[in-house]
Amino acid sequence: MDLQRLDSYQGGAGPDFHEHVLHKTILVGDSGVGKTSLLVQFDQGKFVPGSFSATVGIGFTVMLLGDSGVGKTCFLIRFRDGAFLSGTFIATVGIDFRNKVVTVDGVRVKLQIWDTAGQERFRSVTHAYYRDAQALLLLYDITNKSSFDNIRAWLTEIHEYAQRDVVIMLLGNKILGTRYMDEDLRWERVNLNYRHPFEAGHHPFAKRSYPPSP
Ligand SMILES: Nc1nc2c(ncn2[C@@H]2O[C@H](COP(=O)(O)OP(=O)(O)OP(=O)(O)O)[C@@H](O)[C@H]2O)c(=O)[nH]1
Repeated sequence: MDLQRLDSYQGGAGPDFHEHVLHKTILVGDSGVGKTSLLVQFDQGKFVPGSFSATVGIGFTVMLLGDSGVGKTCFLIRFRDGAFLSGTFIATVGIDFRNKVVTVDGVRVKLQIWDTAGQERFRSVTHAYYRDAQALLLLYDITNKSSFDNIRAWLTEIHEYAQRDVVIMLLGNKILGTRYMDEDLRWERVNLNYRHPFEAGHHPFAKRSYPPSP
């Protein structure tokens, strides 16, 4: 089967972006007919032969949010493929998604992870997806104060568009990016961030960065 990718669907923000490419498509059919293979072919542009593994039944949708450039796409690639996406920064267009199966307490769980564009101009598109998410990872860049200051605005949007019981995790990214900073300034900034109410226990909090220290 010949599948045409929509170039504007993934990466490379440009004037050709149209909201109509963001419609949802659901693959249905008997187990083994080739739904997953079709999706992989669409995503990677090639047929991946190999052992058939039935798609897991339990699934959750997780959404990555935060200002443009805080590292959402890099975080996702790292989580899914274990690789750090270095080099030129290509802003996400609208929304993109990837799947990952994880095992929790012996149960295989499929995570569908939505990577959203941080740029303001895509907000009206991404808002439509908030309600489907069971968990939100809200990222900021620990080397960029405004990305942290904007967390309040992100929370306002979350409260407006997401489910009431959605799980929110605040995640300070690029810890290693602070290497060039003076040590005192660096820790002052980290402590400043830790005094945010998130730390009071209302929400889980995590720090994350890569690549690993040399
Ligand atoms: N030093 C350092 N750089 C990082 C890290 N994560 C991402 N970057 C860099 O930050 C830039 C932006 O990363 P992206 O993952 O594309 O940012 P994004 O949040 O997805 O941006 P949008 O798609 O516009 O919302 C890239 O140049 C990355 O290489 C990190 O943990 N440490």
